[in-house]
Amino acid sequence: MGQGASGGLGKQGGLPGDRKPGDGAAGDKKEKKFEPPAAPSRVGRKQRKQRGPEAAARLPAVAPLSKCRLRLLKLERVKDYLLMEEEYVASQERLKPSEDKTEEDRSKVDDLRGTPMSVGSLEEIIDEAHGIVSSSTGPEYYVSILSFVDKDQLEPGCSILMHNKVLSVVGILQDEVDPMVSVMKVEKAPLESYADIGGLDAQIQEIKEAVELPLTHPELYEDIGIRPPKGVILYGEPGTGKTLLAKAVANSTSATFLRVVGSELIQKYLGEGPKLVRELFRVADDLSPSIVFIDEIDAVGTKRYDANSGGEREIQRTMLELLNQLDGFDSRGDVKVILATNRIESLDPALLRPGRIDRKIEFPLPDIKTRRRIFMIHTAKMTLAEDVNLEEFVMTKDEFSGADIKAICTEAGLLALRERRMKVTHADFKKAKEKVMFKKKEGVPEGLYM
Ligand SMILES: Nc1ncnc2c1ncn2[C@@H]1O[C@H](COP(=O)(O)OP(=O)(O)OP(=O)(O)O)[C@@H](O)[C@H]1O
Repeated sequence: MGQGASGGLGKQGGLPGDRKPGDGAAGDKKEKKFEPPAAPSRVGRKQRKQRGPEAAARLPAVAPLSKCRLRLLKLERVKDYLLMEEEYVASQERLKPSEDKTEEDRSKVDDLRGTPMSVGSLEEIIDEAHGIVSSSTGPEYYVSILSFVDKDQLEPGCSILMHNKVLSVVGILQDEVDPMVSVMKVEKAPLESYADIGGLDAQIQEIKEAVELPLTHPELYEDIGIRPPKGVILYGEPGTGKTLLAKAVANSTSATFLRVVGSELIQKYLGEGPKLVRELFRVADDLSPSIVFIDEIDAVGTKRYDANSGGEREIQRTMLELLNQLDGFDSRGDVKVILATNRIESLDPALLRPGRIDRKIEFPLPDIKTRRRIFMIHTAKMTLAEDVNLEEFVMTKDEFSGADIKAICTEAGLLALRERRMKVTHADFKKAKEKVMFKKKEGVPEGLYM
């Protein structure tokens, strides 16, 4: 409260009624301090006038009206001030719950982000908050785009994260997490060659005819008037050289080798399987001549009688897209497909229908001759002690795959290395064989034998 707010009368003793309303404050500037009015009196102005000046002098001091007005003014200011204070406190109170609300919203957003989502592709932006997305879990959807999604990064064709329950876009998949990057391995002409393969002569011959020759000499097929196959399917026990042969073909044709694993196509990015398949064939076309190698094709192409769960439907859609792509490309082109599986009996016959992948090449476990050859290949660069007798392992009754033989040789070499020996002994091979056979019985995947 400023001093100007308080004040007394300009003329002591002047009649209170002399003043016009409102001029109290202006006229009281000289007064430094506000004097509280004296004890209330029941004697009014009329009475005092009636009794005359003497009587008025005898009456107890009555606060002049202007003083009362001043006091009222002052109190009004105090009231204003208090109201202001109150408003301020109330506004702070209002702010507090709003912070809580933000927190609540944030946790709701986190909840949304945390629940299982599918990946889709933004087809069209309708407005700031709505768009059309195609999701591989179903048809196209009209969805809302939640407010926290960065609209600047949204553009038709970009990959988005979609919340399945509320059908809303809740995030954008950045380029650096492009699903294809982690699913597809691209090798421009792999290093493996036919010389690295022990045995498998018939298989090499077949794959040369079905894949290599159409890529290197397509005119031969035209001259004879036949269409080359679109690709082949290699089947047989794990570690029997299917991937090795596929790489050797790519090497001898200097084709780009695109490798994807069937299980990764459907597991890595939920709902992305069909898109990944499309992308795979698009990249294969861009980098042609190329060989598309799909390992563990049974993960995608297993025959199914019903697809009740979302996961099964997803597999079916991926499979349908694969069939679509296989039907879509020309067998005379320079993209060839090699599928591989350990469980050909479980494959959907639709995949192996004529015009798709109708050439089957079986990979048996190596016979004695092939084992010998594989042992020779994998020990060729090792320094062996004089006592090493590989025939003992070649002739053993245990069942070995090519991958097992490779693992035995590598393990024997590691044992010698551990003891700082320059030569690998027969005992190293024996120990290595036991270890590999033990792990195989335990069901350890071949890549983890060491
Ligand atoms: N016939 C073979 N000659 C030489 N090495 C072989 C042979 N078969 C397998 N190997 C060795 O085993 C390794 C694994 O084999 P590969 O990956 O080709 O088997 P796969 O049949 O594709 O197995 P999976 O079905 O588990 O994918 C090869 O890198 C190679 O070193």
